[in-house]
Amino acid sequence: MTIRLPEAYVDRMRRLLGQECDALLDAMQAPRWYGLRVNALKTTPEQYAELAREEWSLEPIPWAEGGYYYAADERPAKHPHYYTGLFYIQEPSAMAPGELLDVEPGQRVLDLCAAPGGKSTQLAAKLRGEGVLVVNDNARERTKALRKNIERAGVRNAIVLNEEPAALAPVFADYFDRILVDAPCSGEGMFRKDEAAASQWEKHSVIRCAGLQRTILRDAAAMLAPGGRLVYSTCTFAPEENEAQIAALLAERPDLSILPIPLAHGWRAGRPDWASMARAAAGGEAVDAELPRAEQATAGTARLWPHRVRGEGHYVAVLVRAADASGLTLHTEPSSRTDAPDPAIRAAVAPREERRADRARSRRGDGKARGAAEADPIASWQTFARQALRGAEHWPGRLISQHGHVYLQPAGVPSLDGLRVVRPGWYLGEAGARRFDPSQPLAMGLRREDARAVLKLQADEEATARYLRGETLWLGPERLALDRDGGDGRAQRQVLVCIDGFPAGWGKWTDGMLKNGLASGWRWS
Ligand SMILES: C[S@@+](CC[C@H](N)C(=O)[O-])C[C@H]1O[C@@H](n2cnc3c(N)ncnc32)[C@H](O)[C@@H]1O
Repeated sequence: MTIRLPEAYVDRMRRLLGQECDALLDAMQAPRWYGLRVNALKTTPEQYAELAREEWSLEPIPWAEGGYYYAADERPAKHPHYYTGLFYIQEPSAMAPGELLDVEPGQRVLDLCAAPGGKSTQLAAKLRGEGVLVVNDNARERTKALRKNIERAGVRNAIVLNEEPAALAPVFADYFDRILVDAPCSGEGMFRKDEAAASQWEKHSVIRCAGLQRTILRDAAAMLAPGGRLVYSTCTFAPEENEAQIAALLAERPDLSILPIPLAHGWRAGRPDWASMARAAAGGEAVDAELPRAEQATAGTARLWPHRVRGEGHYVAVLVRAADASGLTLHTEPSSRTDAPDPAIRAAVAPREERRADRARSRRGDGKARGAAEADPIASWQTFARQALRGAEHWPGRLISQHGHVYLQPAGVPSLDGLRVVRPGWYLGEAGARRFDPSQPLAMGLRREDARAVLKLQADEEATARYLRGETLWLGPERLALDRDGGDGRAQRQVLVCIDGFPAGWGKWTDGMLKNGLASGWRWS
């Protein structure tokens, strides 16, 4: 199938690339590349490659830790391992920005334009559950997929927000050690992956995107701590959205500088000359005397061209902020708890199934009975955790509750009061009148050994497909692994269902019957 490329785009690429443009246009009609990234929060690339040896033809992507190419006719997103969050399907070039951000455990990290969360899950894996990950997207609808991807990946230390960067900047001023701005863009690098990108190109005009990127980048820079690192990326070729953006920011912020990206794997240098051309075309002389010098510095940024790498088109720039006397600030605040509702959650955009459960309860009129339990939802969680889990009392962070829902928020987060909060932390579950209902995100964030009662399934058996479809199962006690040291019989019947050793959800097992606890939005459809 031939992809119809917009004429104005082809003309511009011819002007910029000259003879090389033919190679680009040919590549645009060639098959695209497929990639998945193994989730280091759950397994190692080596372990997964071994587990999946029979399933996929995995070949390492040279620039991404745990990144693999797979073949076009393979369908990893249909496999039970996908449902257990063992990997994320991610376009190979899109793995580059997350690698270049150089995230280390314990840091404060922001993914500012995060939905649907491909790069967020990559950054989360690099944090190894330590530190703070704030993921944000201003499109409310898109934060649903973002939240779910974060939760499926088993991320315990993330906060999901739905805000404009300008609203975040005063709350998180100078706060983050690492910031990723994977900006909304005109998408020229994705034309062969996503046909709609080519047909919508006019709509996402370069000029409109450039204006948006300018304000997003300014706000992002205001949140970067001294000594911190900011990665800017797009999946487009237009210089106005790439080198010109970086040059404008550098001219405005002398405390920022470019960290040159080593050119390997076919990556090419950024094009300062194109930034100057774009400026000249837009209005002639530099308003800011710093601008031409800043443009020259963009030679240290990188372009990934589809005719030179095994991936789609991307642009990446790495910026560092000059360190002050104290340099990078890493925060390791002690865990604490609070029973008071966090004002942050008042503004929460609760997921649909939770809102539905709240409404159903108030219709049933069990608010009164529930009120008694809700007097201390955190105590209710703690009772559950003692009975059903191992070591939960040592998890770092701050327990917070709202309307009976309990969350674990990473330590050291400023008040989120007034912000649109999708998740104020790891969602643990809901305290009801008689018991605590553990959540699906809790199951996904556990390791098998965290649970006192586990039910074991294998990816290739029929029972697994039936569990993922939400059906009731009949399985003998030989499938259970129970910890007899603690908890009463009741807690032991609440089982963590694991597929090939990796949590997939909850269930209630009684005398050979497993009542399926897989949340509705998490089933195999
Ligand atoms: C290129 S996509 C991000 C892809 C994502 N980083 C990933 O790897 O899955 C750009 C995102 O920016 C979001 N966006 C657009 N304008 C924004 C703004 N002003 N503030 C924050 N996010 C914005 C869009 O909704 C979109 O989800």
